[in-house]
Amino acid sequence: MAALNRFVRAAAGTAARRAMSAVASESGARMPASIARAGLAVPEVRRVPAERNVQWVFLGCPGVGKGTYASRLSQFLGVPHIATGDLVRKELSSAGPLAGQLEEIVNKGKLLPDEVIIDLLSKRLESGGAKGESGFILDGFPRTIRQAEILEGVMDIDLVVNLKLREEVLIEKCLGRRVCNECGKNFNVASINLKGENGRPGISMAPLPPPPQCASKLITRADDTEDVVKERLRVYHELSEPVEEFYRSRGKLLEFDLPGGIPESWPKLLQALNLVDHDEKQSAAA
Ligand SMILES: Nc1ncnc2c1ncn2[C@@H]1O[C@H](COP(=O)(O)OP(=O)(O)O)[C@@H](O)[C@H]1O
Repeated sequence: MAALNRFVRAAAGTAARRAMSAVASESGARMPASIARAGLAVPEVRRVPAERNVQWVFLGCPGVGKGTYASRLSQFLGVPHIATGDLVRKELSSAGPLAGQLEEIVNKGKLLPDEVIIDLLSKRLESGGAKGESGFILDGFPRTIRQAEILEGVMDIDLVVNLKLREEVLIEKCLGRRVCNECGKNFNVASINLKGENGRPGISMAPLPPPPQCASKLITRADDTEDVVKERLRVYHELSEPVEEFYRSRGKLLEFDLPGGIPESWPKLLQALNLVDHDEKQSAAA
C-alpha cells in the first residue's frame, strides 16, 4: 500500500505532496491549443494555469454519461480520462486477493472503502506520470467528502463539471447500457423519449449502437440491474451529492443539464466550457 500511503501522507502536506503534484503536472506540461485559443477568460472556475494541462473532475449520478463526455473531452484536450469505475473493474478482473470481496460490494451498488479507491487512483496517476502524462479528467472520483478533501489537499482542481439528467432517464440509460468486453467502450440500446411536464422540458436520446466489430461482444454490467441501479442512485444522493456542495462553495462547480443525446449535448457542453469559438461551433456539432 505504498502508493496509498503516499497519497494519504500527501494530504497531510508531507514531501509526498510535492511528489503527487509533480505526477500531475510534470513533463510535457502545456496548455492545450484548444484552451489557449478559447482563452478561458470566462468564469473564474475555468482558469487553468498556463504552465500545465487541465485538472478537471466530472460529477454526476450513475448513467448520466460522465464516461462518455469525460472521454470525449479528454481526447479534445489531449489529457488522460481516468475513471475510477474502470480501475475498479480492471482490479476485479485481475483475480487479485481482494477481488472477490470488492466484487461483492460493487455488485450490491455500494461504494468501496476510500482507501481502496485512493490506492487504485494513486497507482494510476503514478504510472501515467512515469509515462509523461500531464493533467487529467477524473470521472467517478471524488465520491465522498473525505475523498474530496484528500484530493483538494494534494492537487489543484481547476473545474468540476456536474452533469445532470432526470432520474427516470438515468435508470433507463443504466438498464440500456452495454459494454464491449474487448475494447471496453460503452454503448446503449435504450431509446429515450420523455415528454415535458410540469414546466420540465421533454428529452429524447437515440440509442448508441456499437460498430460491427463490437456487436457480438456486448455484455451488461453486473451492477446495471434495476435494483442495483436504484441502490447506486440512493448511495449517490446520500454520499456523493454533498461533494457537489463541497465544490460549489469553492466556486469550482459548473452545473450542466444535458439537453438530450450526444449530438445536442456535446456542442453545448463545449460552449459551456468556452472551448469553442464561433467558427468551431459548427464543426463541433458534427
Ligand atoms: N470514488 C469511488 N469511491 C468508492 N467506490 C467507487 C468509486 N469509484 C468507483 N467505485 C466503485 O465502482 C463502482 C462502479 O463505478 P462507476 O463505473 O463509476 O459507476 P457509476 O456508473 O455508478 O457512476 C461503484 O458503484 C463503486 O462500487
